[in-house]
Amino acid sequence: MGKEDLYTHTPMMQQYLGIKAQHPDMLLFYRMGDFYELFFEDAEKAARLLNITLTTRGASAGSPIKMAGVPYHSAEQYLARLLKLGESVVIAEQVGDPATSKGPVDRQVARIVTPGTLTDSGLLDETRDTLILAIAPGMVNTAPGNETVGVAWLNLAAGRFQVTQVNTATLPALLARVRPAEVLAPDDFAFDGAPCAVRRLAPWQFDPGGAQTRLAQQFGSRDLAGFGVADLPLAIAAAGALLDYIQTTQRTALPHIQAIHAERDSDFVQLDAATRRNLELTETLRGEAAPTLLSVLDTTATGMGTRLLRHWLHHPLRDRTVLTRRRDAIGVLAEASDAAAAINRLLKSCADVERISGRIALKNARPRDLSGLRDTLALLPGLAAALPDDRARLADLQAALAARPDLHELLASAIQPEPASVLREGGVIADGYDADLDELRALTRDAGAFLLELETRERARSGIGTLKVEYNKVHGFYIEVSRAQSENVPDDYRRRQTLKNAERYITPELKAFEDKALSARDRALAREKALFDALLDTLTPHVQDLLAIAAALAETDVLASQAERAGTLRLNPPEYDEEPGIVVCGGRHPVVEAQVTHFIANDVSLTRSRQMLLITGPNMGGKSTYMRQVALITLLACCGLWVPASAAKIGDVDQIFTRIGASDDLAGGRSTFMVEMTETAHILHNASANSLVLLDEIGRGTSTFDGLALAWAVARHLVTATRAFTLFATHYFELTQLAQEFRQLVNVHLDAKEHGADLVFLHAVEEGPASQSYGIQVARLAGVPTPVIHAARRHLRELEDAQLQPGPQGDLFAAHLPNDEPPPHPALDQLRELDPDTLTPKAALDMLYALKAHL
Ligand SMILES: Nc1ncnc2c1ncn2[C@@H]1O[C@H](COP(=O)(O)OP(=O)(O)OP(=O)(O)O)[C@@H](O)[C@H]1O
Repeated sequence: MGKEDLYTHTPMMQQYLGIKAQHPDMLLFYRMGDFYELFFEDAEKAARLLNITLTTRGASAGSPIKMAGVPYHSAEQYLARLLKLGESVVIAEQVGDPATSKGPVDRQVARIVTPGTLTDSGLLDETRDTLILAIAPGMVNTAPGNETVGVAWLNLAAGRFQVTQVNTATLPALLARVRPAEVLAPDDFAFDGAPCAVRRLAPWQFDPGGAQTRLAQQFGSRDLAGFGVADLPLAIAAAGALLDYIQTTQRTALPHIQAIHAERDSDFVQLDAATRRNLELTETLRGEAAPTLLSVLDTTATGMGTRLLRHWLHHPLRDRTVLTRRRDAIGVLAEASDAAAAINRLLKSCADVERISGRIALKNARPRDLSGLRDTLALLPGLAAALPDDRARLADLQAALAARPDLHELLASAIQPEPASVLREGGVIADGYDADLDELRALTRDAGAFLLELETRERARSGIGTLKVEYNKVHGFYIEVSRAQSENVPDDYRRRQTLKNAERYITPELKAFEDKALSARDRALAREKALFDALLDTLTPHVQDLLAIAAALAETDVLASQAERAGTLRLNPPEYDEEPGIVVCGGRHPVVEAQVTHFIANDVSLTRSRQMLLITGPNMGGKSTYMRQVALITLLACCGLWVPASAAKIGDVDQIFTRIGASDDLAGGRSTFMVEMTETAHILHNASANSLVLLDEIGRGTSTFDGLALAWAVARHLVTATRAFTLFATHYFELTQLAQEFRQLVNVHLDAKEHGADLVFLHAVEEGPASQSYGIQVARLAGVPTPVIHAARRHLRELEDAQLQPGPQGDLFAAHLPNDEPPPHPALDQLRELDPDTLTPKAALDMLYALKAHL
């Protein structure tokens, strides 16, 4: 809107439009009395999203103004809904005094709430971290899809700031791992996989030069040399843009953000987005919170514990030292089950110290944050004493939970035992903390006694027995006398108000008292506010210590809860092996186990000499369950957690891949088969000999022979080239013959038994290929009509007879699949025969030329 247009608006609308112009892509909540009002397009959008009434009002610039409003006192619930929908909201409050202002009351932006920068307890989900992430693209002119991008993400509530650089191809995997609530990206950068609202910023905001300075300034350091990010210029650019955005929206210092950590992919067992989803770690495929691995394992007592456990499950590690310490700590606590139970009980009374600390740093802590912190600090000595000393991880936690008597005493003396929930009304600062406040409070408290005494005195003086001294909000204090008695009031009574049957008066003495009492109340409230702010200032330098306590509380919570789970769910400590491989005895699927009456445990052995298991068996036989349980046991071991197995030995695993189930990506314009092949391609390109790969029914999305041929080629490639540890479930019996060709490929199967008309699934994994598929029996169980079943049986017999003519089942496959592997390259033969130890440098060089000549 141009300037000329602006002047045609009313002064209030000019003010509104002035603020709105600075935040064009956020909703503006514009405070008017007891409401936040939204205007124009904002009003239409809010009416649609919140289902509130859209009205029009007067006119500005010649046309009616669309508006919608939400009551000020219930604004939080509307904010929560808007943020969930990915909207950001700018809140403009009245800062001037309506009584004295000429023109519209002065208004200013008081806060900006965005999905990724929330810190309010009322708006945050206590069970998951709220993160904001920024992406800085790399140089232009690099091949599309193969560009390096810088990524930074921040947990504002905890002050944790992380960065990394990744290839654009792995960006979706990173986004699936971090799960930000809001993403910042330059407006000219296209990317996939954002699970949330994306806010577009101008590309210059990602300038690396400015970022260096801004970050160093924030951390109070000369440069960023100490943070190990020197080789990550794009990550720094992303971090700079992110910090700038936070500073703009928070409008306050960020003293708890003091460092930045570079993350390296090699620290983690990598999971791509599809694998994370397929394994239903923290969300079911339908997007529900249960039943999932997290829902089965989470008996933590605090939100901090749940959040940490969720984080661990999404960040399996490769550092065996960390894993061993976690695993062993769970062991010590499982032995001391009474201690673990006592710790869980104590933790149940703990407040969310992490988020409270963040709010102290951001100066938006509420009174009950501080009383909660005080009560939690009081519990620390008991918690530390309850922790068994293992001279390892638990000892560290014990030390980290060291009492802070200084902070506890400060809070105990400053905050009322049960403070009011909001500071506005007072009743927060404890009596005896501040002499001025005590005096002001005494003045208001003593008012009752004084008024009674005044009433008695005035009754005696005037001789009017029914005279009353009273107070109301509008008129303040007054003496009320009935109309009939009003003739007899003393001369110094001044009339304040006339009612139908009574007169109300004020006296100089009562007026003086009123001034004192009312101003005492206002002054007491102002004093409380000042004291509370000062208290936050005093606590701010301790925020880092408090965050360390919060981290220790969270980990203690997770470890103690896992000790309990170990007993209840019959979990056992995994063993970490130097040799690559996955060997599990009596493994179970923790989520399926909770849903069936009797779960059959199964072993698995994947080693260098037994690298791929080809799993056959009837539908419903348990193939998917078996494969998933192997992945979950491996993942849990890589989180340092105990596993649902009687024993498990896990070697170093760099990545877990799954290609399970069929899902259309209609929105992305890809068919079921296309999704299947894209995921397969991704696995074949990225898996290594240390990866765990689960493939379920590869090739079933296309015609039988195409599917079979593809499955055959994928299996061979995985065995010979990738050499990943692979579980390969298939209904193509022809594939079972691969075991004759490759020693390291082994057939296993699940079985079913027919009992009369019934089909009983045995769910036990046995060596060797399956003998029957029972597809038609399963269809009958599923309720397919009998005539259809009979027809299918007949047709099956015909097909089998036809196949038997030229030879056994396997020959069908061989007949249609000529071995189309290219003949070995002559350079390979030459290389095979070569003994490098006997070569002179000259001969080696000649050989290199000779080899190259073959290309
Ligand atoms: N080890 C087990 N013990 C007990 N019940 C099991 C076990 N494994 C699987 N089940 C039960 O069998 C059901 C089917 O298992 P699953 O989905 O793994 O079969 P499937 O062989 O993959 O079937 P399909 O080939 O049709 O996909 C599970 O939902 C579960 O109820």
